[in-house]
Amino acid sequence: MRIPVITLSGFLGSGKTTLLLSLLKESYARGLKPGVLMNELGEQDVDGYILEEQTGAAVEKLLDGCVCCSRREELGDSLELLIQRHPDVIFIELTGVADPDEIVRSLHEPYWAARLSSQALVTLVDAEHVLEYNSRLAADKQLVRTLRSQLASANLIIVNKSDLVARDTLSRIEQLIRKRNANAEIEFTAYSRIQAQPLLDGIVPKEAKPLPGRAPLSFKGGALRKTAAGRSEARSIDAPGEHAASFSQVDAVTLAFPQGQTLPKAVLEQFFREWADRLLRAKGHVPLPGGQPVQLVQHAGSRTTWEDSRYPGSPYLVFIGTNINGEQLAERWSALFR
Ligand SMILES: Nc1nc2c(ncn2[C@@H]2O[C@H](COP(=O)(O)OP(=O)(O)OP(=O)(O)O)[C@@H](O)[C@H]2O)c(=O)[nH]1
Repeated sequence: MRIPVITLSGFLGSGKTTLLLSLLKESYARGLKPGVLMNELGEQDVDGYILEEQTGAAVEKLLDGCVCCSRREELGDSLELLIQRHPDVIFIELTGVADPDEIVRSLHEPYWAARLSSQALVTLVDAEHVLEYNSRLAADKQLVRTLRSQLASANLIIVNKSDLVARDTLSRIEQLIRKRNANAEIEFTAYSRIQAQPLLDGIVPKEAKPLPGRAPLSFKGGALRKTAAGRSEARSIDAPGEHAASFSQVDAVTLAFPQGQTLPKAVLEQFFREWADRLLRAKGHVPLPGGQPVQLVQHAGSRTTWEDSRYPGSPYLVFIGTNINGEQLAERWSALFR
């Protein structure tokens, strides 16, 4: 039996990991054994750690690049490792700047199509920033194409962070989405809270008797592309050179803390404001002064949130932005500790 795959895409900070957490919890509640492939732009595995800590799920990680372009050749190895664990369902969380259409194309190559089936491609949209991002990111033509593809290829689009915007903004976002995708189901959510039912419908634990035929997805979205890209049955995933990069001006930089150093929250938040015109996303584990608990810091769009973390490793911050001057960033970072 082929393993259903649910792919989660959407720009940086839109709520993919938040959705994945609830889908994993729902999967366990249904007695399913999920497998997770997590792709991160930075070298540090912030989201994988959160998933493992909160759900105990075994996560296959592809770090420091995008599985749709620079890390494309490793996609096959990661899928193979996941399949060997015989999961009932596989979730793939893409980076915020990945083109999900490339992944779906790979899944339809004969070798993978015999083992895996695309259950759904879900794209999340950050309601607070999506309209602004459209103009802010316009200079990065590859990224603009990627963001359009995230909308066009989805069969479920979740407009998340609806709690942060007015109703008329949601209507404008809906119009924007409909220009790119006439058929996908659109849901408006806060904290990615959707009815998991339609997504997980028809997926049963391997030990359980299979249902008589897979129940159809109950959202209306257009079917995922069914065409197989290649003819060979051999395992193949195209080399990265055959695909344009899905972005050109976005960089992820890992900033380490000097040994034993801490940072007050206010200082880090001021640092984010200083870089506001280039910063898109930051996340990491931060030691505070005065022996307070280490904090998981999340900066998405223009908001920063903090929560206690039990992260035992060396603290760091992943800084993701456009047109970053690495030397200048490193210099400003060091200055925080002088
Ligand atoms: N106010 C508000 N915050 C949210 C909502 N959904 C997620 N967040 C917060 O936004 C931040 C980013 O959420 P994630 O789920 O990590 O987003 P992501 O798409 O996985 O982020 P990347 O993987 O880094 O691209 C976290 O601090 C979340 O708690 C929402 O609906 N409303």
